[in-house]
Amino acid sequence: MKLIEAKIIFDADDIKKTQEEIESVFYEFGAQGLKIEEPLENKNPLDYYRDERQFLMRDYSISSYFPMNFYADRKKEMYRKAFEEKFQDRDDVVYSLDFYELEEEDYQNAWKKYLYPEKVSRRFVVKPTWREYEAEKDEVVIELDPGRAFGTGSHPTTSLCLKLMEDYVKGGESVIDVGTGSGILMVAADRLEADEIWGVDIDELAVESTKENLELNRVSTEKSKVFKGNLLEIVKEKKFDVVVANILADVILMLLDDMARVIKKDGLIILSGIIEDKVTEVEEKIKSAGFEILEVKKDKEWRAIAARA
Ligand SMILES: C[S@@+](CC[C@H](N)C(=O)[O-])C[C@H]1O[C@@H](n2cnc3c(N)ncnc32)[C@H](O)[C@@H]1O
Repeated sequence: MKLIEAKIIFDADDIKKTQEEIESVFYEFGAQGLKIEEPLENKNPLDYYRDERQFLMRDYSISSYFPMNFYADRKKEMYRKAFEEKFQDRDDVVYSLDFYELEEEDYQNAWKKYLYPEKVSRRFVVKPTWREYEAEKDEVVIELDPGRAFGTGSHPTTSLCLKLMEDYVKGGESVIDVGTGSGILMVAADRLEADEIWGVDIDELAVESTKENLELNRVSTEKSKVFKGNLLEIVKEKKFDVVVANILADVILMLLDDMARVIKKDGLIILSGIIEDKVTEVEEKIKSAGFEILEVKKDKEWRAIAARA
């Protein structure tokens, strides 16, 4: 199969900030394994001989990859629109977005080599399907075939969610995962003995990937359901004991009132994907939506919050 590389080449007044903004857009659409290239700051002529390509590079670039399939054109359009909305009225950023076709083999072999089972929380170990792993007592293994939708467990936003779920999900709950990506948090909910597990995602690829990963991890189809769409479209009357959502802060801010609508009395929300600059705004919104904050967990620049209805 072929893959498409979506490559943004950019220049900006504040490179670091723009880099983060571009990463956020890719990340919001479920991208993982971004390739970031930066020109050398101080060009030592010796570097020319070490790496000619890097030495000659003048621009910053960030690439993300997705499969070339039925949805590829839609995905390209989504990226074009998202970057246009982000940067069209800005004088401090210039960018170009291009798409390149690659053979998946080249890409697969390049990144598969570096993926190993990884212990991402106190109990959860995420294991790529092609590796062997013998679980220690008390460890819970989640098997994934990464590369299609976001959620391998190694991203801080996912591992923060898994850590909070491990601490707060006791078993027997109904859980909804908003922005399920690879379905990793749904599998985790199953391993924590939740009784009923729903997942929603606006991306068709994520829904497909979740279904595959639920099957791979033998999560019963009687207790799990996955839907394409957002919370408002999918959940009309039903209420849940737990809502988990690892999505960007701006999306969380939009969804919080809806979360309050679908949560049972004394239910729990676990929110991740919140960049540190946005945490105060999200905390305020959590409180005004009627929740009490129980805990804020940190990993690098990311924050995750557990709150009670
Ligand atoms: C960062 S990924 C999280 C994946 C996985 N839950 C994890 O924790 O690793 C965010 C996911 O949210 C989805 N998403 C973004 N906005 C959404 C919305 N309004 N409603 C539902 N899903 C959304 C994206 O398609 C993407 O798959």
